[in-house]
Amino acid sequence: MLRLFTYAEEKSELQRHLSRTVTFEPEVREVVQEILTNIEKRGDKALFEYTEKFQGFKPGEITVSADLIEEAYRSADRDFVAILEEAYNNITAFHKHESERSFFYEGENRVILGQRVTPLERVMLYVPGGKAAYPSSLLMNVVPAQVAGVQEIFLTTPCDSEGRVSSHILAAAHVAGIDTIYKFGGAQAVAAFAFGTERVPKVDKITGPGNKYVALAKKEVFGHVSIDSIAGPSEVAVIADDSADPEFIVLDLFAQSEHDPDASSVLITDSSELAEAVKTLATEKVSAMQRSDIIQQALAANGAIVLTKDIREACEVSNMIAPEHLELHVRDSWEILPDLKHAGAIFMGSYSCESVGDYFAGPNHTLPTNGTARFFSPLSVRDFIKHTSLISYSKEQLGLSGEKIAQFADHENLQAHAEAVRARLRKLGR
Ligand SMILES: NC(=O)c1ccc[n+]([C@@H]2O[C@H](COP(=O)([O-])OP(=O)(O)OC[C@H]3O[C@@H](n4cnc5c(N)ncnc54)[C@H](O)[C@@H]3O)[C@@H](O)[C@H]2O)c1
Ligand SMILES: N[C@H](CO)Cc1c[nH]c[nH+]1
Ligand SMILES: [Zn+2]
Repeated sequence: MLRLFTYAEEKSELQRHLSRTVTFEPEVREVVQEILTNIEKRGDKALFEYTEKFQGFKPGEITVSADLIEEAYRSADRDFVAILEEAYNNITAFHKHESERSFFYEGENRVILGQRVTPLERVMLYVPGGKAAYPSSLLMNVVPAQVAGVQEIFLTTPCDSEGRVSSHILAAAHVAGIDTIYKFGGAQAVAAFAFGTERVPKVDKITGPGNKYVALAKKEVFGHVSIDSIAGPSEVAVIADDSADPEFIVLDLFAQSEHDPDASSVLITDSSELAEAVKTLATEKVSAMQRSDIIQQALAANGAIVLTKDIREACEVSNMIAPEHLELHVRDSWEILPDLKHAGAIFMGSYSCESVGDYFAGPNHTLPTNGTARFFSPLSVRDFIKHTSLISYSKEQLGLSGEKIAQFADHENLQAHAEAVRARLRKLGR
């Protein structure tokens, strides 16, 4: 189930085995393209057909009402509500550190230059809900949008064939102050909010994680709307030395594999004893897991144990993968941190397991996948703001700099640009 690779001898085979592109498989591209085209052309009609096809739900009511959300919150298990509230507070506390302020400064001659920070107006937050319901992803999406000050937040998640949304999602929505939830999932939901339909508003940005259909749809609508990143099927890489506990590692690999057969979980170690122990224990334990089928499919297709000559080489392998999550189970995780260049989130030491970040610590769990941690960042408050430059020039300063500006325009052969300045210079008697 978990294949062992010796890095020095099997480097290119390992690269092939773990390769994850942002365009996914040709069949996925074809399906997503067809969905996007249809929704853009046929609006609600196509949206409702796809919702019936993929969720088994024939839309009547397309949103969950505020009353139902409140009712789900009231009847939810009180301990779970308390956990949701604590997680919401932790996530909020972390994201407040990400806030950005406008800045203005005054130069000579009363020139004021600056950058104004304003929230986006209208966003759609995607909460996955195919193979599992994700109240945690609801909190992770909503909090940064709220901290940024976004006024119109639309949230969507796939409902079941009866039109019901998981009561845990509804309870989380209430905790986060959300009072409407759309019931659409998949590429069709992304397309509907990117293009707008008769009953679904067009938004400025779509954020949130999802499976390969959702992730690819977001990539394809980029430009019609903004997106956060390619946050597709989950990934974890674990770097471990001989001090690591094999059981912790097996469960952490299972934890990400249980999300999706497309998830990827990789152990990178310089200890052949640990590699063997993890391989054996994973095989022993997997059949007892509730999501055994999904875990086995994910580990066979996208899992690996990689044996390296030392921990420095293990860091190289991790940098090559650029995983969504990276766990460090080594004697001193802070010592190797400088060698790690690309990862969505890094978990320091064997008691910082990924589940801590998935649910509770505070940093966002919506993270770049498919190697895009090389250049994308975790979902953050920065995703929900934009910057506008501000220039306030005085007559005096234009009088001093105007001829240089006009000459710059002359060198670009843009006469009107130059004349716009020279007309003002004439008025100033220069
Ligand atoms: N990267 C991150 O930050 C992050 C965070 C949380 C979850 N995740 C990932 O989110 C994903 C959740 O996936 P999910 O499937 O449970 O829920 P989902 O909501 O992402 O996708 C479900 C929808 O996918 C569409 N779909 C399924 N099969 C299809 C097919 N054959 N053709 C066309 N459309 C199809 C359907 O419309 C369905 O409603 C997992 O891959 C998980 O690993 C990622
Ligand atoms: N591991 C997921 C991100 O890849 C986030 C998550 C939500 N719930 C459990 N896990
Ligand atoms: Zn997870």
